[in-house]
Amino acid sequence: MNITTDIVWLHDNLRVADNPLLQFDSRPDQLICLYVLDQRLLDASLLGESTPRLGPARLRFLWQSLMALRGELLQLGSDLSVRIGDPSSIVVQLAERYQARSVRVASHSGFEESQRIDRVAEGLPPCATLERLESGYLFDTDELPFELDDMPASFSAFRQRVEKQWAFKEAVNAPFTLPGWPEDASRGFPPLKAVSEESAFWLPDDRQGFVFMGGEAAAHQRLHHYLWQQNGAESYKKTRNGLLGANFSTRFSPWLAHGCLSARQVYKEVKAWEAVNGANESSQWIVFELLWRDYFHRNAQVEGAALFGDTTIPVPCERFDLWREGKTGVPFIDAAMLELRYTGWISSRSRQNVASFLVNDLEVDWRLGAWWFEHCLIDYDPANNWGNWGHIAGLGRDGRKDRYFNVLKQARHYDPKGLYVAHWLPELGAFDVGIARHQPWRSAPASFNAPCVLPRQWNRWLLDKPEGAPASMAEPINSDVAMAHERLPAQEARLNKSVSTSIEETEEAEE
Ligand SMILES: Cc1cc2nc3c(=O)[nH]c(=O)nc-3n(C[C@H](O)[C@H](O)[C@H](O)COP(=O)(O)OP(=O)(O)OC[C@H]3O[C@@H](n4cnc5c(N)ncnc54)[C@H](O)[C@@H]3O)c2cc1C
Repeated sequence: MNITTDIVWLHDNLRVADNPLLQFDSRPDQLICLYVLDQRLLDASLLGESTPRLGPARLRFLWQSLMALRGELLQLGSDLSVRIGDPSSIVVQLAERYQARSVRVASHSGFEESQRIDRVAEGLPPCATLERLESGYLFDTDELPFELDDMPASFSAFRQRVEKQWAFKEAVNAPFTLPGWPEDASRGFPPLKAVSEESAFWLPDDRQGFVFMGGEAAAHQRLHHYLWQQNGAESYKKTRNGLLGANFSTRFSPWLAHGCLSARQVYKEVKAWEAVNGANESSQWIVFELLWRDYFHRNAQVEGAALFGDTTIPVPCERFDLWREGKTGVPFIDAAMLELRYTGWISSRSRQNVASFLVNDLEVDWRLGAWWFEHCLIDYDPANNWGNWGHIAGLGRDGRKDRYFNVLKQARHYDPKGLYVAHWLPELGAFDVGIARHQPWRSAPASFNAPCVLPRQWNRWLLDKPEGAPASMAEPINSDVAMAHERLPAQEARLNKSVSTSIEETEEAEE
């Protein structure tokens, strides 16, 4: 009798519940669950030797998620094998070795990742077929009311179309059991320390408002805590632009990005919460954000390699280094960049501001910012990261070019007391609470240098006298000092052309 063996090749779907890869119409006799970490993600990147694409924070979260997944799979009678190398070759070799009937994998919206899957399809032995399933989104491709080639360019049009034909499969529970593991197949995985010492010893900064822990159980704990204990679906719309604390937004992103949680599971739980508490603007807004995620993933599929910009290689420059090190002299930017570096996560509000500042004010190639985010973020995923960066850089499919965020105005609006900036830049705690903390070079010019750039759009929002500074810092202000700061000629030209009213109108990203 022939023994059938299937391989489940996992990547960003590290969960047992609502995972179509683990639901079988025709159950094999044996199953191998495999995760392959692409060695290239650990190698030096364009940003330098010590800046691999997969940074220590995300690698740590990934390893936690894999360890948790192994525990879940063992309980279901299966196991997990984690390997490091070239994913396509390893999958093909395993399929040959076990004369697999099928390799099951979730289709991926990332260009590189789907090419990897294509290579497996081409290399499989004749006995094996590749099954590409969809996993993790709200809408599968065949549930969208349009063909991908006709996908609406803007998010608003995308949302209107899917809202008219709102139907997708419900999240399903984990299987009760899984087929057994082939006796001679290797299992388990290398300790994190052997993969990256830096990651094994990486600890998030104590100042972060929330500690992320990888894995499916931790994801569900957060989902339940946010909805049922924090009642987040009652307040999300009002609090989502917050900067400090654990609960101003859902913080589901790292689990969604690694697939410890699916969008449909979030949706199902929001609906359960609404059944008890009633729907409201906030509960609906959480679903609305999940639609942004679906939009960016479909957008990535349509864009392919173009999502990552043109093929020229951007060169890191001094302004980029100031930005990534949190040394631009603009507290609202520097605080966020320190938070990103030391915790692996920043709020949506901060992401939009630091991205706009890099692209529009510092005039640095947006791809460098996207690379840096890729290295730092725990929740990095290609579609959301590169899609959002392109969006802010004015390269989105909707054709809108003018996504400028006036970071000084934003700082005054979203951090009026300067609590966020003083949290990450303690030297600002010397100022009274208030907007002086956002402009230390105006409030205490003798103690703080002017920022590396001073866009004309800020003029309206600059303090014109020392305010809130302790006596030791408050010196008379030479109002020319800050404004005389050198600007790049190209920026000067652009700023001279820009019309202030249009900037005010277009400052906020589409919501
Ligand atoms: C420059 C830039 C880069 C980004 N890079 C990433 C990334 O690599 N990975 C990532 O998951 N998100 C990314 N985002 C989107 C967004 O900032 C994060 O998803 C969100 O801040 C995560 O926090 P949360 O889970 O508390 O989100 P909430 O506000 O609670 O939203 C719930 C969920 O909706 C989805 N969502 C919300 N906003 C967006 C958005 N703009 N685009 C796509 N999905 C969204 C996320 O899955 C999020 O977890 C980026 C945004 C910008 C501006």
